[in-house]
Amino acid sequence: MKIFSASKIREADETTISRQGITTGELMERAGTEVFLWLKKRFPDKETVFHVFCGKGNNGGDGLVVARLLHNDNYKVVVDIVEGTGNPSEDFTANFEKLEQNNLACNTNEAYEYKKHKIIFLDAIFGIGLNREVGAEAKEAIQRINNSAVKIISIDVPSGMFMDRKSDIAVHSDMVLTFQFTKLAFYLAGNCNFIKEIKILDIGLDKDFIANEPTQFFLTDRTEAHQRYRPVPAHAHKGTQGHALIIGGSYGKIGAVTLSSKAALKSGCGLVTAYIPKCGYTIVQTAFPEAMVLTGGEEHINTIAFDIEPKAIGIGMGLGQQPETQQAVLEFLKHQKTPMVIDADALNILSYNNEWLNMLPENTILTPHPKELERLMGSWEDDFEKMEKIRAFAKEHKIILVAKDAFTIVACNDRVHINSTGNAGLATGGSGDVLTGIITGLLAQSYSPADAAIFGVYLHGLAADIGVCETSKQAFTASDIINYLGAAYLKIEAEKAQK
Ligand SMILES: NC(=O)C1=CN([C@@H]2O[C@H](COP(=O)(O)OP(=O)(O)OC[C@H]3O[C@@H](n4cnc5c(N)ncnc54)[C@H](OP(=O)(O)O)[C@@H]3O)[C@@H](O)[C@H]2O)[C@@H](O)CC1
Ligand SMILES: Nc1ncnc2c1ncn2[C@@H]1O[C@H](COP(=O)(O)OP(=O)(O)O)[C@@H](O)[C@H]1O
Ligand SMILES: [K+]
Repeated sequence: MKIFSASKIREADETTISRQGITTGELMERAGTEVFLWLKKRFPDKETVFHVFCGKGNNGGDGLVVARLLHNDNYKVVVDIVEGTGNPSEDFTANFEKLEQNNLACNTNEAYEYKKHKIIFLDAIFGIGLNREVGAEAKEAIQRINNSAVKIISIDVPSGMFMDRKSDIAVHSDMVLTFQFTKLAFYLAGNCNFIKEIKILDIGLDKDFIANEPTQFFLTDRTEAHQRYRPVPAHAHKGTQGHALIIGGSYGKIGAVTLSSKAALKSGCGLVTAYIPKCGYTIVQTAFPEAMVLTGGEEHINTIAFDIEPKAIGIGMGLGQQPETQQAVLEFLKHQKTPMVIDADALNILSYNNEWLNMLPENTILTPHPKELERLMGSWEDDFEKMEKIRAFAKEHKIILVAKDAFTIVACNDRVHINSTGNAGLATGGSGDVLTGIITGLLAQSYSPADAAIFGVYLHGLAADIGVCETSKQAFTASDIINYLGAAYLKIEAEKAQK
């Protein structure tokens, strides 16, 4: 799904208004109606009290439409217009007048019975139009909302959240009902406390505009994943499904390479060879009989040489950073032409030898976690700068950068893809090793590097989303990601069949 900036969203509005021959007020009515219908379905109990907090811009206008529709549908509605939220917009004013005509008064300070489970706070103070720091009065309203113990639903965006810079204070939403497009700011690490869940409401913006307008930001949702997924051909055999080579491991860290190798095989490739130091030989052969094993070095890898011809290579998991290993890795990378995923210690070795980055074959995939990312490209001031640096780094070195996080970012070909799957169950040792294995396995199956990275990250998160429902987040382990890969593939198959 495309992600547009606030100014592009305004353009989408204008195009829709002109092509569909409607007014801005009619578009607002449509947006408010979608919110109303969603609320009515989710909260059918007419004893539910909706307390709506409105600013005076168009986000507040949406809030007023929703308030009126709920009121006319016999819900109990309380409306507060928050001062210090700018000059009233035309459509806000029009809807404010309609509210009066419908006998719904605002700012009545009316005490209502506090029944925790029946009160919903609707946050419509600011939307995508926030253009300066929040002033005292709006801040007070935001704090009041946040200090309540009730369910908070934001219209379009959590009020106070900037779309293009760091936000200090914003509503902590349980649910954001956002219009037509998701927003980039929703996925940034610094905003993680402001949103629990996102629901995108279709408000019928112009389809041609959405299809044709370029953007550099995408959400890897179901549709994007399905487009990249490649089923196993009926006449496949192990030779056509690709051979993955996983290089890593050192004394005490053979598990990392075992996990990676298993994940590569379970992602669907035909053959897997693990290249490890000798101390891991029995471990890998026993724990993972499907793998072939090659060795170099005793307790750590000191040379990388083999006479097989893998279709893809994953390197770095549990590798260690002994001087001999560092030398072996650099020598190895110098001569590589095979599609490759570079992770963990191989990334650290590269970050001490930055000039080597330019020697990597084009579209090599790098999979740093936040600390490794910082070692590679330096630190950042905030998430927006981080995003720009990631994009510039991938472009400069002609690589694919998989910046792992709660919402992992894949930067390639000057585009940024934000993943939508995964959960905190993945915050467990070894889950990154599994990801590298999956992406290497997909590369071996002839996925393009961009598709392998984007789809691999999605698949990894999906396996975790399915898995934690059965294991809990606490008890979920990296091995469970591998165990649930099959369920993730089956889910994708089933979804595709439904369409
Ligand atoms: N396609 C769609 O998505 C559709 C979107 N729609 C809705 O429109 C929303 C965008 O509306 P918007 O442009 O009026 O801006 P909004 O978010 O209400 O806030 C800006 C207002 O607050 C003010 N203001 C700003 N910063 C401030 C501050 N720090 N402190 C105080 N005031 C501040 C600013 O006033 P000013 O700068 O003029 O003083 C302005 O009046 C969008 O999120 C969605 O809900 C639907 O109705 C239709 C379809
Ligand atoms: N809270 C979270 N939500 C979603 N994904 C997460 C979360 N925490 C971690 N992950 C994912 O788990 C993986 C962790 O990778 P990494 O830190 O390299 O682990 P390890 O080094 O232990 O293998 C990444 O793919 C990351 O995106
Ligand atoms: K809002």
